Amino acid sequence: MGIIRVEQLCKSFEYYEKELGFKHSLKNLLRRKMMVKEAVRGISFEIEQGEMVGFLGPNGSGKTTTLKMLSGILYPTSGAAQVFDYVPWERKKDFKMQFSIVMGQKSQLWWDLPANESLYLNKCIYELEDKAYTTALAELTELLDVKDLLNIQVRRLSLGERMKMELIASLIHRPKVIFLDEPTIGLDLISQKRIREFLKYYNQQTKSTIILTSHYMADIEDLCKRTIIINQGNIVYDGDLRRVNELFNAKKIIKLQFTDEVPRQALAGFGEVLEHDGMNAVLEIDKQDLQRYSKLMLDRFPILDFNIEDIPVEQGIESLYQRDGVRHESLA
Ligand SMILES: Nc1ncnc2c1ncn2[C@@H]1O[C@H](COP(=O)(O)OP(=O)(O)OP(=O)(O)O)[C@@H](O)[C@H]1O
Repeated sequence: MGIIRVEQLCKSFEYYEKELGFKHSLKNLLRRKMMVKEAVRGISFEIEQGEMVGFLGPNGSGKTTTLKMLSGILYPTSGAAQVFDYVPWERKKDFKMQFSIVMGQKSQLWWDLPANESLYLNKCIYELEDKAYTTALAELTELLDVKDLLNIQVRRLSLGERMKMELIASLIHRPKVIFLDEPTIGLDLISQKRIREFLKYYNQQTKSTIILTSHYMADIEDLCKRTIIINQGNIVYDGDLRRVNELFNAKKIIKLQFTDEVPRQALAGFGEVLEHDGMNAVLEIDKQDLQRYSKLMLDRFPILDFNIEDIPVEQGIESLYQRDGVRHESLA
């Protein structure tokens, strides 16, 4: 039986529409229009102990909302979930001692204090014995190579160093289930790689169960065999990441910069022109045509710069489910 079990979980947010302007403000005082956003629409999945699962989806697809429900931060509108044998939103103390959530966009550290102080606070919150705390701290700071930074004010650390401290703060009580919501956001490529190496090692050593959301495909590719893709609050794929890769990699993005103006029509035959302003263009082309078309374009156009990139995750998912008309069932 899975360590995380989710059954038909839904979350809708109710909010009031706010229109701009004085007249509308007065109108809103008398009669407000209630809006409902269905952020998560009946998702179900199970995750086994020790699995590291990638949770992918475009902006606003419901990833953070799901992780917040699994952490007990949000109550669901309907449906069920269990982490270990606990219902997360009952917020039992034993549950809180065994899981952790890391949000790349939010800090749990005190900015004006050295990380050491925030970590000590967590020791007290989690009621850790001195020995357990010093052992975990020594191990984590060694692995993340931040021993010498513990006494520096958090606000003076680089983004990458701060994220390492955030991870230490979240793992100091050795949680068995970890939710990582964009832990590498905004980091440079080297820092992203270091965090990934750490997570891989940590997952293997501790057999912890991890759900990871990221907008960087490299994070998911490197760490997760299994990926769950969510789009508009529905799970549209749950399975082997390689299958998704095949679909994503069928197309590539070419970014072109010209020395002289090139009309849009001249580019149209090579693929879909996503952006164009005469001196710059972005094209999406089939991978099978990449070599032939790249050569043709280099011969034909006054090219100053030429870059080939993978399709960004968000765009790949959207094109899979909208433009290309791939049906959810055929993927899943
Ligand atoms: N408190 C709230 N009130 C109203 N709508 C909300 C609230 N929180 C989230 N939403 C909406 O629910 C949807 C899902 O949001 P969520 O943060 O889960 O998306 P996400 O997949 O994590 O996106 P991102 O990748 O941009 O972080 C979005 O449309 C968002 O605007």
